[in-house]
Parts: sequence; C-alpha cells; structure tokens
Amino acid sequence: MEKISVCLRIRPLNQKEINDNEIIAWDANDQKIQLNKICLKELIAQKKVVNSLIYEFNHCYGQQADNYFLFSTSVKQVIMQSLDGINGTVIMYGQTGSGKTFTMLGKRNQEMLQNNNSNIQQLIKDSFANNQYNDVGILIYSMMELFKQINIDEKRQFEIKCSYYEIYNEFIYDLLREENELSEPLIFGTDYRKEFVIKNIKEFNVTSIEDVIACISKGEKNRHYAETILNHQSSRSHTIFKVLISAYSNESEEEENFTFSTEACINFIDLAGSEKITSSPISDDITRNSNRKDRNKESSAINKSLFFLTRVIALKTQKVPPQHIPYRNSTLTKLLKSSLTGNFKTLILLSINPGLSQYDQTQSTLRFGTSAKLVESKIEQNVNFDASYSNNQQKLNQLIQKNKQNEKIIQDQQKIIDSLKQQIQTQNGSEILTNFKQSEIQLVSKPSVSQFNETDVSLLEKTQELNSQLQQEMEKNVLLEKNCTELHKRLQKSNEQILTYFNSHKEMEQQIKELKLQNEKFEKLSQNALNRLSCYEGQPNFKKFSLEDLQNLEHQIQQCLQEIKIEKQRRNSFQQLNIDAMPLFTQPTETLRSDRSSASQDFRRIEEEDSLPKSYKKTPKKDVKQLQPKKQQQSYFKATSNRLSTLSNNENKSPLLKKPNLRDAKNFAKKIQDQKIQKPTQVQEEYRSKSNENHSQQGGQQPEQSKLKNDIQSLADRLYSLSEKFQLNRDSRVSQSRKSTNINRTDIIYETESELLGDSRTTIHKSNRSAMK
Ligand SMILES: Nc1ncnc2c1ncn2[C@@H]1O[C@H](COP(=O)(O)OP(=O)(O)OP(=O)(O)O)[C@@H](O)[C@H]1O
Repeated sequence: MEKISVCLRIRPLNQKEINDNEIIAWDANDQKIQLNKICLKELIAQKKVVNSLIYEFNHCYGQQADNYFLFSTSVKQVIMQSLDGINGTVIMYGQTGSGKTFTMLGKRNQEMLQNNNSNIQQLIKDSFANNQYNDVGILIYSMMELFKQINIDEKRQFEIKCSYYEIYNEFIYDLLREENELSEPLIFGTDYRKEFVIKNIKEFNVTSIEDVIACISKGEKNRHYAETILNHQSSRSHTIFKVLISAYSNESEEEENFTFSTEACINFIDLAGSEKITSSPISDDITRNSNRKDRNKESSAINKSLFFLTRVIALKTQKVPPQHIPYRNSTLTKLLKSSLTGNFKTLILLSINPGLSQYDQTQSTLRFGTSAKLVESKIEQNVNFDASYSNNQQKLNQLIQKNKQNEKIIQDQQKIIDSLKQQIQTQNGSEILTNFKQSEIQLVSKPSVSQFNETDVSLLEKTQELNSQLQQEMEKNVLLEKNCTELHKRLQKSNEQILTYFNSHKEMEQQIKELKLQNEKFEKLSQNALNRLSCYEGQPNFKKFSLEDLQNLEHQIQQCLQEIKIEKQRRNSFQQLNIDAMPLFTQPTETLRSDRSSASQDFRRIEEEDSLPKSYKKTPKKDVKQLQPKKQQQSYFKATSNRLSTLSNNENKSPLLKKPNLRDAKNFAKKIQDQKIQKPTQVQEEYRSKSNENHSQQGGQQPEQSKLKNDIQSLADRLYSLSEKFQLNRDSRVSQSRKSTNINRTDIIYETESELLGDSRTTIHKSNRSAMK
C-alpha cells in the first residue's frame, strides 16, 4: 500500500493584489507551510487562530518555484511509471485564481493553444532558452517527457491515446467531440473490474507533443463554445485530460520471448475552484455578469462534488470498508474512484493564494490536503494478459507444429538408420564403402546442371538440399546416440551406487537388530537387579552399602587374606618340620635312643612355640587311651562350639558375622595347648620308664625299636582323626548358625570369606594329611 502524495504550491501575489495591499500570510519551505509571524499576530488578534499553524506535505513549493521544477521533482515519477503499466493521477486542487490552470497548462497556455500547432516546439525551446519555465505547464512537460522516453525505448512499441472531457453541473461533456455533439452529456458504464468508465468517449491517437497540444487546443475551444451555448462558466467545471498508454514488447527482437504488453492511464485533473461561491470576490464578478440562477446551480454542483470528494477521502482515512464509501454520490467521486481506491499513483497538488484575506479558503485547502495525504492505495502493474496470452498461444501453436515436423523427420531418419543397420548385417563394411564410393562417382559424373531442364534442376537442387539435411540429421542422431550411451553409463553407475547403499543399509539394519537384542537383554538384567534390590529393601536388616561399608569390607577381606597367607606359611613350615622329623622314627634304635631325648625336647619346643598343628599330637596310642580319656577331648570340642555359638549370637550386634578369625583360633589353640603341654610330658615320662622296663626285661634292641615306631604312628593317626573331627564339628556349627540367620549382606561377605578361607583350609588339611602319612 502506498500513500497519496500531496504537494503544495503557493503563487506570488498578482498585480491587483499588490495594489490592494494584500499581505502575504504564508511561508512555504521544503515540506512545511506555516503562517508568518505578522499574520499570525493579526489572526490571533482576530481570534481566528490560537497558535502557530504548520502543515506538512510531501513537498511545499514557494513563490519562486516554477512549473518545470515542480514537474521534475513531483510529477515526473508518476508519469514515468505509466510506461511500465502503473496508472497515475495528478489532481489540481485549490480555490479559484490560486494557479491551478497556470500550473497545469502554463502561463502561455492561451497563446500556445491558439497557435494552431504551428510552432509549438519553437515556443517551448524559446521558453527554455529564456529560463521561462512557467510558460509551459506540467501537463505539457509530462507529455514531452513521455514521448522522449518512448522514442529512446527500442525494446517496446507504444500506443498513446488522449481524451479530454469536463464535469459540469454533474454531467460529463466530451471536449473532443464535434461542436454539434457537445451538448450531449456522456454516461457512465462499468468495466470487467466493476470500475466506472465513461461510455463512448472519443480517444485520439497521439504520436507527438504537437498532437497533444492539438487535442488540448480543441478541448479548450469547445469549452469556450459551450460557455456560450450552454451558458456555463468555464472555470466552474472540472476538466480531465486522460492519456492512455499501451506498451508492447518488440517481437522482432527475440523470437523466443513471449510478448508482454502493459496498459496504463494518466489523468490530469484540473478541479473547479474549491471556494464557497458567495464568499469569493471573483465569484462576485461572475455572478454580476451571469445569470444568478445558473451560477448558484454551478456553485451547488461544485460544492457537492468537492464535498463528496472530501468526504470520500475522510472515510478512506478512517479505514471504512469500500462498500460504505459514497463514490456514487457525485460524478467526480465516481470518476476518481479508481484513483483513490487503488492501482493509481495519485498526486494532489494544492494551489494556494498567499493573501491574508484568503486565509479561510487557504485553510480549507490545507485541511483537505492533510486529510488526503493519509489515503492509501494499492499500486499494481496493469499487464494486458489478453494480448500476451493470445500472442503466447499463437507462438505455442507454432512450436507444437514445428515439433511435430521434427518428430516426423526423426522417424524417417530412424527408418533409414534401421535399413543401413540391416545392410551392414547382410553385407560387409568394404562392400558398403565401395557402393558408397560408386554412388559418389555417379553423382559427380552426373550431367551438369545446364544439361537438365528447369524441373530437373530444381529436383536436383532439392535432392541435394535433402541430402544435406539428411546428413545433418544423421550427425544429430550420432550425437544423440553418444549422449544415450553416456546416460546409460551414468545410469549403470548410479545403479551400482544404489546397490552399495542398499547393502550397507541391510548391514546397518542387522546391526540395529543385534543392538536391539542386546538392549533387551540389558533391560532384563537391569530389571532383575531392580527386583532383587526391591526384595532386599523389604528385609528388616537391609542396609544400603555406603562407601565406608565397602571400604571396611575390603579391609577385612584383605586382613583375612593376609592371615590365610600367614597360616599357610606356618603350616608349610610345620609340614617341613614333620618331614624333617620323620627320619627320627625310621633311624636305627641306637640313634633313636641317643636322639630321643633331644627329639622330644625339639618337639616340646615346637609345641611351646605354637607351631604344632592342632591335628597333630605326639602321644603314644596306648597311653593316650589311659592318660587322655575321650572326655577330655570332648571338652575341647565343647569349648569350640560354645565359642562359635557366642560368635553367631553376636551377629546382630556386629556388622559382620564374626567367623573365628586366625587370632581367635590362635588363642583358642593356645588354650588347648596349655592344657595339653603337661599331658604329653607326663605320658612321655611314663612311656620312657615303661619302655626302659621292657627293654631291661626283654633285653633285646629290635622289638623295642619297632614297638616305639608303631606307637608313634598310631598316635599320629589318632591325633589327626581327632583334629579332623574338630574341624568338622566347627564347620557344622558355623553352617547351623548361618542357617538360623536371615540372608543378608553379612552372609554374602561370610560366603566370600569362607570361600577364600575354606579352600585354603582344605588344601592345608590335605597337605598335612599326606605329609603325616
Ligand atoms: N505561480 C504563478 N506565478 C505567477 N502568476 C500566477 C501563478 N499562478 C497563477 N498565476 C496567475 O494567477 C491568475 C489565476 O491563475 P489560474 O487561472 O491558473 O487560477 P485557477 O486556479 O486555475 O483559477 P480557476 O479555478 O478559476 O481556473 C492568472 O492570471 C495566473 O497568471
């Protein structure tokens, strides 16, 4: 959407006004117009204004500005766009005598129009040469510029038509008609866009500025004539000079380009004076010389049209829907509808009388302009689709026809190629070459053109022409075949690529499948773990592992492992001792005898050092039965059981089930050892005395030696079985205690420990046993 441009022009005071001591009230500068200080004071005193009045427009032209400057800075852009199919309207608005016609047609318009086209160009040239840029008006400058542009545009052809008409007392009169038709007003119709159009209006083709001047001249003459016959005052009508510009793209330039045509119209509208007729001094003059009744009628018609124009503009600025805007209420608004509703680049030029006495009229013009500058219009290019469509259709048909012909030629050539291929298959290449050469020789040796009659000549020429065409087509075919093979290769390549992609896609699918399965497995595992965790969470003694707990556990396990290591070393060393001690029992009696005391001392020392395994007891079988009754052994087991049960009972207090550790076992063993220490000494002494007795009685060395050996052996066996029983008993107690408690994390730890310790323990037992044996 684009806003309407509103510019203002303030004319200088004329001689009459100067003589009447008229005061200049307004200062115009760039985009502003305001009351000057002297007049402001005056008007404040008259209570017409309170504050300084400033109005802003697109451009404000002062008294020094001339028509050409006004044209080049504001009007030109509206006109130039019409060449590209954009409509334009230039409206002169202002009170009578403010300079509307002066701006539109120029100072010398009368002179120019009466000149009968004889020397228009010269007149314009002179004006330029003498810097008299007011001599010609903006309408003339616009048309001159249009022709200038058209003449330099080589790509398009233009058609320009002009029409000139006026609205007087709400009737439209065609000013380009013959004098006898002038009294017949024109009527409105609507076009396909439902826009108002004037029916049967005369349009004249113009190709130069002279033609334009001729049109305006004719129109002005008719106006004066009508003034007489219709008794109407020319300045009391609105005049519209309409220019229709059609542009067609130059077809001969590029055959491939479709034709493109645009249509645009420019309306140059010079409105009747906007003042109230009774208040105007000029109108007083008019009324004095004319029929008052007619003048009142004129006045009311002007007032009506200008009132509705102002109303339409006001409603448009208030964004009232188009259907509620009263365009139909006056002829002027009907005509200006398209200029105001859209698709028209509209420029309103306000012409202002500078005199203070005309303050009210000027103020009214300025208000109109302020309101009008808010109106927006949608500007679009008018493309003549019909013309371009028909042209395009025609071209399309031609192309289709051409294409059909080409297809036929290709088919014919294809047939020739097929036949040639067949020939190649039936004959060999050299024969064809020979045939071809022969036909060539025949062609060369054919009678000259002069020997033929005219028909023959033309036939020969035609044949040659066809041959060359055929050659060209064959070349084209070869090229096409080449292209086809290339395309085929590319197709194959892309097929291969697709296959590779397909395979990799399959592989990826397989991988995804496997990953999915793995994922499912992990999900199941994690679900199980979660279920187990929830089970444990339900337990009353469940305690979540903290880092500290885990560190403690690790520490304890490490300790246990260390103890196992020590135990293992101890047992190994003890085993070594046993091995070392074995020869003592196998040596001859003399050595035994001599070494007995030292051996028993060694044995005792070992016992004292607590290096003797629990399973080992060096007591003669016979004497153990007498001196160490079963009862005594049972008491040891009982003590062990008690100890274990105490440990089991302590489980709830301790974070870990206290399995008898090495220290406990050590203490416990020491306790047993303490009790045992006296017994073997006693047994040994008794045994010694007894053996001495036997020895003295039997007097032989051999039976005493074997007896001793047997006794030691049986004693060792017995001791080992006892220690095994002790071990079994302890394990059963432990398992019982374990069963009696809930499975909790202590069990898990205990299991780990027992696994570690149990294995090594079994190994130690086994090695001990084998060593003993
Ligand atoms: N810019 C100007 N410089 C000098 N003289 C001017 C200028 N504008 C207008 N005039 C003079 O003022 C007088 C009135 O001008 P013009 O006829 O153009 O007024 P108008 O607004 O067209 O009046 P009407 O509505 O009656 O047609 C003319 O004599 C004209 O020469």
